[in-house]
Amino acid sequence: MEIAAASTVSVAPQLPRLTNAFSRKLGSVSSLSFGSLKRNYCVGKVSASSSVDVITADKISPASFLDKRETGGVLHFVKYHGLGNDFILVDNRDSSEPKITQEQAAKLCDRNFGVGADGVIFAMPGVNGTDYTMRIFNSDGSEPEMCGNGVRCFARFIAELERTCKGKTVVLTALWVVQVKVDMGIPILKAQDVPTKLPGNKGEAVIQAELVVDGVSWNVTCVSMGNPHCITFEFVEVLSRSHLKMRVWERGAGATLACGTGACALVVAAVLEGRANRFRDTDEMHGGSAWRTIRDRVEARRQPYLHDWSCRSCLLRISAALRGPSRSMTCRPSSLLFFWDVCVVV
Ligand SMILES: N[C@@H](CCC[C@H](N)C(=O)O)C(=O)O
Repeated sequence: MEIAAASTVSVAPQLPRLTNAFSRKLGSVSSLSFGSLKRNYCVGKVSASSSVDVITADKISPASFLDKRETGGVLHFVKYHGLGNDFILVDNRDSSEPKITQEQAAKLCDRNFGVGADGVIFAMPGVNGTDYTMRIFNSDGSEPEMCGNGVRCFARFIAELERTCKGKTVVLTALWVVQVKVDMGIPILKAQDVPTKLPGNKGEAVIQAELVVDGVSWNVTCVSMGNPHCITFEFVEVLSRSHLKMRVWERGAGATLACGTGACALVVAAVLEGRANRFRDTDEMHGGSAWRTIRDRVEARRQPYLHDWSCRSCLLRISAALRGPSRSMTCRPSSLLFFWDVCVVV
């Protein structure tokens, strides 16, 4: 079997239009920064014994798979991941309706009967002056408002589509690696805007509030990074005031290997609860790639509930994020930044 950086899958020829379809304004792609772009091209050929031959970029055009266009009920897609939070990316720039339905997305995301992913992301035409918009369906087909790792993969995908990436070609492993940094905007704390039905207990914010579920009492802080998060430190390991580890259970996707908005929300909660410092040192912004070994990733997938990882990068701008009055996605000096490597799985 040959595996390339993109694949095709048959879909029903005529797709029903979504009734709740609307474009999500992301801010123009120019508001997304591409930090130290590094391209590692290769394509794996997997034989029956699963050995992998690496073909360098000199022998295959990295963008060639993106030249394919849908014909006759075939959907072309690319698989990207950020820290193991994986997505099926679809070039949907020629239509304001997603090329597949939410039900089809759920089938594609099935790890045994489909391609397998935490969600499907569509690169859509821009609206209201933006260059592009992104829509995403979770692996259960529901549609969230925002996705941190998804936005990073989306930015990388757009860069590939537009062929704007310039970088050195290095063959490393069966992955393309690039660091993509996104501006996550200002956290939303006002209870009704998160939204949560829990009443504000620190002004309008819900911080260390009691939440009773099935008779069990939890201590929670509610933070929105565009999508809502409920943080309880029963699921978080505070290694130091600058280093947290978390487990995540995502609405619509279950246990995932990483969650960008979740990591940012965690840091906000940790600072608000007095468990982590506000950081000012931006030098560290370029530090730290969260590489997992293949074995680690396989192990994490086997025991998804046991995995945890650091969200150190998110910690660095938290002081500014909490001080800033603006909620604009593009207000970088007072916003939270989330970055790490994004990989294209081949
Ligand atoms: N993993 C994402 C979040 C995806 C959306 C989430 N499942 C939801 O329903 O809000 C991230 O990296 O932020």
